[in-house]
Amino acid sequence: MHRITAYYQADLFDVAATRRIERAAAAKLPAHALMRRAGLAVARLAAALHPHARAIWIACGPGNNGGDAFEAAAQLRERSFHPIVTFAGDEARLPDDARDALARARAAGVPILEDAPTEHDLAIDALLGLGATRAPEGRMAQWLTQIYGAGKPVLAVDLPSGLDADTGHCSFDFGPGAPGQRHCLSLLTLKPGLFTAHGRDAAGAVWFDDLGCSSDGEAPCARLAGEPTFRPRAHASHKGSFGDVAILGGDQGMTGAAVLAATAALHGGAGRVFLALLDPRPPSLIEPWPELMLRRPEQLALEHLTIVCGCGGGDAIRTHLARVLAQAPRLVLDADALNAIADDAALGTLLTQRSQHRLATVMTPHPLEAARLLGLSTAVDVQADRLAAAASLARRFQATVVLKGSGTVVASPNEVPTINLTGNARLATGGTGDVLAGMIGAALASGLPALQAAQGEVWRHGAIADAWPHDKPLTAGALAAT
Ligand SMILES: NC(=O)C1=CN([C@@H]2O[C@H](COP(=O)(O)OP(=O)(O)OC[C@H]3O[C@@H](n4cnc5c(N)ncnc54)[C@H](O)[C@@H]3O)[C@@H](O)[C@H]2O)[C@@H](O)CC1
Ligand SMILES: [K+]
Repeated sequence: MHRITAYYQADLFDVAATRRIERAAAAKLPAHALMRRAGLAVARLAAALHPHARAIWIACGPGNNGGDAFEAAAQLRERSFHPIVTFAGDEARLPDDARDALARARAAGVPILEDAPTEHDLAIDALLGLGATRAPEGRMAQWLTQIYGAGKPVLAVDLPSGLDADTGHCSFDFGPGAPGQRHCLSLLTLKPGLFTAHGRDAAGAVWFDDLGCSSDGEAPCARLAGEPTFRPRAHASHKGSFGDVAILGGDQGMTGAAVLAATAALHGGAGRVFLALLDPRPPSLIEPWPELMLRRPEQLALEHLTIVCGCGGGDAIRTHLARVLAQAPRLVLDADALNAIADDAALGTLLTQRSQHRLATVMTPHPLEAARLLGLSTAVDVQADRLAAAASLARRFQATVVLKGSGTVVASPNEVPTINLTGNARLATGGTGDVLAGMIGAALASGLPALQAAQGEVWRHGAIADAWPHDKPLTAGALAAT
């Protein structure tokens, strides 16, 4: 068993694959062995996290998720803890493994109650796991509200109950937890829903136990990207070694966005950074950065540059896009460039054709921009299945796609999508997306392929925020200059 961190690379499996892995594993083991391993893992983690917990409330549901926790209750009792089980199910309809585990809990002297305890030090949420098919209601919903709303520590078995394992979509509003308060032990496989959309908030810290079973032979539906490889710089370098980036954006009133992307590209290591503002009379925003070189948009030698296009671009970006899409060898498309492409099928075709000419493209939409590009009405439609949305965009435009948000997804045609684990809510502030676009531009300019540049810079962007001192405000400007 180990805790999953942002540094960790791992395969993620959807519900269908997890079920197949479970069947294959169970077929090779004695009856009830898997559930006993699962229950033991839950008990050990609960005991390790909360060695002094006196009242441990274990809320068990009608399926094998509840079964895992009956077994955990028996194991905790044997370790001299005093677990109390409440059961929201029908004993006569329990699956075999769970019925066996319930009998073991009873034999160990664990009280099985109808009503939630009035107080608890730790709650173990085992109401629903992979088998959740609808929103929790009635007693189940009431217990979940008590478990996640009490401000007390929670350990979720396999999944927070009601969280969709494949998508991270929630049928129950868990709200955010305090740091360190929520833990989730994922069993047998790691599931993508724990790491994107609402999964991060609902699950808190994720732990993994493979129960001694192998997932070989099953294809992952996604991966945790983990820490990117460090790119050493040769001592014999010069400014031409790291490529030229040009930022094309910054219409009237939005020049700051382009300046943020430009300073991020500069600090990201680009050899030279050109700033081509769309605003014909820009305010003197760039004085603090004498390294930036101002150009008119039409002066840019597009065919020799890495272009970061769209930050603060407004409508003015549209007139430049056809030329950029046709000529830029390496291109990051952000914000208004994406909105313009969503509105104009001809631009969409030019974008799709880039891959045939071996021109590298990274698109960095947030969920609403992704929805517009996919012809969906709202960001909610994208958030309902972020992995599918990112993969669909990558396929449609034959480009690398960075779908921003909690658990940023990076997808490329014919590649398993990755989910990034760095970053936190402090990044939800204006301009951080412009910074990311500039950082990816610098990585592309240094010669990295689109997918590697996107995965690496998404990780670094979040890692900077994670390491940011708590007593210092995190602004996009400060992020860009790091
Ligand atoms: N069988 C085994 O030996 C193992 C089981 N495992 C555990 O088993 C879980 C999957 O078990 P199940 O397939 O039984 O699924 P669940 O335990 O998630 O529950 C399925 C049951 O809940 C009902 N249900 C679904 N949504 C509901 C709702 N909103 N309100 C009320 N009832 C609802 C279903 O009708 C079904 O009876 C995993 O998440 C994991 O915790 C794993 O530990 C691996 C080993
Ligand atoms: K659960």
